[in-house]
Amino acid sequence: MDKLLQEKLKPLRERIDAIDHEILNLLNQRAQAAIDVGKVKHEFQADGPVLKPEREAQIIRRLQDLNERGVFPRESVHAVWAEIISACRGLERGLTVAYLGPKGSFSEQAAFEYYGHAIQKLPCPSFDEVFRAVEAGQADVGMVPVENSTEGAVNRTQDLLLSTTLKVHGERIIAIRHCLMTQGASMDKVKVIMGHPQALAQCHNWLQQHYPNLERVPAASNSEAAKHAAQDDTVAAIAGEAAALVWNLPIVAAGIQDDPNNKTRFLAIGHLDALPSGKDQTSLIFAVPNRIGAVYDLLSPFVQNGVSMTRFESRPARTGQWEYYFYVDILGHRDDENVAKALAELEKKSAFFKILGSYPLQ
Ligand SMILES: O=C(O)C(=O)C[C@]1(C(=O)O)C=C[C@@H](O)C=C1
Repeated sequence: MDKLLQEKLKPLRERIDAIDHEILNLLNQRAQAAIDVGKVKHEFQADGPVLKPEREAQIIRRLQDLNERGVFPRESVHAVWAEIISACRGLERGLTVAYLGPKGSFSEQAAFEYYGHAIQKLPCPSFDEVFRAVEAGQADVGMVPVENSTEGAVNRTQDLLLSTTLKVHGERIIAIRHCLMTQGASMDKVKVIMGHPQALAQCHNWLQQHYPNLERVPAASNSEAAKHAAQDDTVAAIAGEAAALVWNLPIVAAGIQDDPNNKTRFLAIGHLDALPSGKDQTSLIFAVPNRIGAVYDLLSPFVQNGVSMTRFESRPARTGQWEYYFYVDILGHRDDENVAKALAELEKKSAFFKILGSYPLQ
């Protein structure tokens, strides 16, 4: 039986080996082409950014379209080429990415999915530190969560986006699956459940149902909570599977978020602007004068110029006068004619106006 199986597998595996050999040869040719691109870029703009978000998005989209009827999964086209491009980009110049750590965090996962693994990692203790590291040039780019499908806006990121000089050049939306983890996979000694406040909120109903009497303690990040749990058997943590692996913690319960489709959207931030890729969106913040009908007036340029809004959120301006900042996403690139016209009109009417960036849609 085993012999027959081996006999049948042998030619198939030989075929896979030959294909892998061909893929490897092609990857080396691609890497050499990227090195040549890097040299040309350096000739024209010695300090210019190597990262070209619009080009990366176009490459992956084109391949996904070409693969419409292929058996290779669509999402894997993204995963594989994100890594190929990451490795090629790394040969041109290294890219340091700041994000909320420690290792194993969802921010790290988003950074890997967007920039690939061929990066220098800079895990930071807070969102403020991520912005600061990129602003100061300690990191080239950063990855920060901006909204969650269950909990809404990530307030600290929203506040930091308001005042930063950095721009948004990309997004990554990832499924968030929270797990409860503790030493020995036993809740017997556990006195507190730790997690990032957003994670505790996203698992609120489950925690109420299963552990209503255990104290919930906020941590700077889920991964930080997992680190505590790894050092103290009276602590259980809420974090992702990646954190369980990193801190070697057994999972007591998986997928405990109240919404099974829980997702978080991350923004890629840095000093660069993404050029139009063909399928883009623009994020902006504005404030209106405090009078009746002001918001309605402000939005009319979008309607008149046929610009679709995909997100509209308000945050108090903290002036104590019921004034708000509006965080808006629209479809299109700021260089598109209709978008440019709408934005120019909106800017004229706003008390505050800031374009965070135009960037490829995921
Ligand atoms: O086309 C470029 O500008 C490249 O540098 C090549 C490449 C790639 O590997 O395809 C690498 C990095 C850029 O972000 C975009 C694409």
